[in-house]
Amino acid sequence: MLEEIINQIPLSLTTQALLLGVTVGVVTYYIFGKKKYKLPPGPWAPPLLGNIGAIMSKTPLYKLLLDWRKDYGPVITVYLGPLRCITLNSGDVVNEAYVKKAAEFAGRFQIWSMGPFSDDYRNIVFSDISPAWKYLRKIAHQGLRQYLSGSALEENLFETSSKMMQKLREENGKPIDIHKYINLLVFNLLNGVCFNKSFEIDDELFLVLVESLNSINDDIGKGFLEDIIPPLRKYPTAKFKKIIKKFGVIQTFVAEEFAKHQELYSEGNMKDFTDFLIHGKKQAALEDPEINSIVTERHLIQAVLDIFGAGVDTTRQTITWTILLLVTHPEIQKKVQDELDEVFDAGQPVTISSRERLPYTEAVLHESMRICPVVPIGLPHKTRCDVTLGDYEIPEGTMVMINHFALHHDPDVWKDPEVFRPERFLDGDGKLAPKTMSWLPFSAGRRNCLGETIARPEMHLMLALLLRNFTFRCPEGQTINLMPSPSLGFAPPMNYVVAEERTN
Ligand code: HEM
Repeated sequence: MLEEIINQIPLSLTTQALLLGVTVGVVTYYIFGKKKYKLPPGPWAPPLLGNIGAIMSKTPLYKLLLDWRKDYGPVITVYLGPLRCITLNSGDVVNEAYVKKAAEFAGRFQIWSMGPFSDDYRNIVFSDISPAWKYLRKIAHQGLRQYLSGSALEENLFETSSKMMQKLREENGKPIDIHKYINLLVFNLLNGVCFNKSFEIDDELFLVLVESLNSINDDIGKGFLEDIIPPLRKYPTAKFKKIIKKFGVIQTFVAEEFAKHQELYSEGNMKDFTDFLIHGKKQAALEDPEINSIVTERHLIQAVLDIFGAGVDTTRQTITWTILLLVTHPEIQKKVQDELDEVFDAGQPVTISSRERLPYTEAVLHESMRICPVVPIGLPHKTRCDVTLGDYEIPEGTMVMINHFALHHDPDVWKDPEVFRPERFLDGDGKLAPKTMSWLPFSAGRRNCLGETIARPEMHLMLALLLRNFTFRCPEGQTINLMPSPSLGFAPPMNYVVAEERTN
């Protein structure tokens, strides 16, 4: 039949033979040669456009997926334009993929738009598995432990929080924009860790940096058309250009601080995380020529930017959500304060070593992160080889993402998932119950959050400090809005609250 059709076309015999050969070859490849995968199911997606219509609808993707789970099960394939993405929507499937098959699922899918934000993927967050990533992750972890845990965390936080609390006291019970104060606290804490310095609340540079971070995170959260329509990369959208400009402000700030640190570096007087990275590079120059040649100063600057990019927004949004949830649940706020008052004597400062004696305070943070996961959909992983997941087959190079929101709102695991109930994290003795895979705000496996072991005590101490000194309530005649800002993220909306000083 194919031969007959080709014979109708007036071509030379050689061309006809060639055409016949190529056509038969292509058809044979598609029928027998191209490997067929048993992919996870998902909603119908037209070629190229994929599920972009549904994704751009009013309902956020993390909620759509939770709904689609009823039809397709916990592993769902969606198409972000032409990009195939496997989403994981239950603790069990995340456990199989990211924990049991950690090596296979640990790649980072490098989204095009993230290249300019990471000096071509030279950072930790967007780098694929590589010797430079491995080194940066190790040294950044050591540096964070040195400057943001134990007594270093306490010292740093007491210094930054005293500024912030003084400002709160000056407001004297007036309604305040709570975001502004939490920003000051978290930004200054990480600024102290990275550069051993802190800002005043009305410092011009601080305001510009916070405004830039806000607008970058908001727009990155909404995604970029350039990622799904490749021709746009040559002629980027105004939104993309605007964000690159904002990012330039933060990059310049970090690069200038880094240069100052290099100039003033002294081995006997290492003051912060940046000194620690510079020291590591000097050690590598002496002891490990291979790492020294792979890891450049550009990588180190990106590692510092990672701390601001991955550490500031996540922490400040989690603390803000927790305060808002406590304002709307004053009886739970009172229980936290009672626990704090029982553990600490009058006038005694809160300490990180008392964390284990404050299980209810910890449970409140867990419940806040469960109900309001500030990373509702995780960063994209990439399969490093063909791999199975349950009965499904996933090709090498496929994008894979956790839907943290679906895990945290799984009705099979959590009774009344929409209800704020910290007790669900406590056992019969009032102690913190063992962790479940359905509570996973920091992800799991080889790419889990580098800052988890730092962020959890950090946020615990911040919350304890705030609630020991203040009671937060809703301003008279107003209500608290708990609808997350509309983006792919889960940012707390703008709210005013009153901070009343406690006497203890
Ligand atoms: C509430 C606080 C935080 C939450 C909920 C959070 C959540 C996450 C999540 C979901 C990921 C993606 C993991 C994956 O790809 O599977 C991640 C990655 C990461 N986080 Fe966090 N994070 C928090 C705080 C921090 C802090 C304070 C730091 C540093 C100071 C930090 C540094 C990082 C880095 C560097 C990565 C990339 C790890 C890699 O790709 O190897 N995070 N985080």
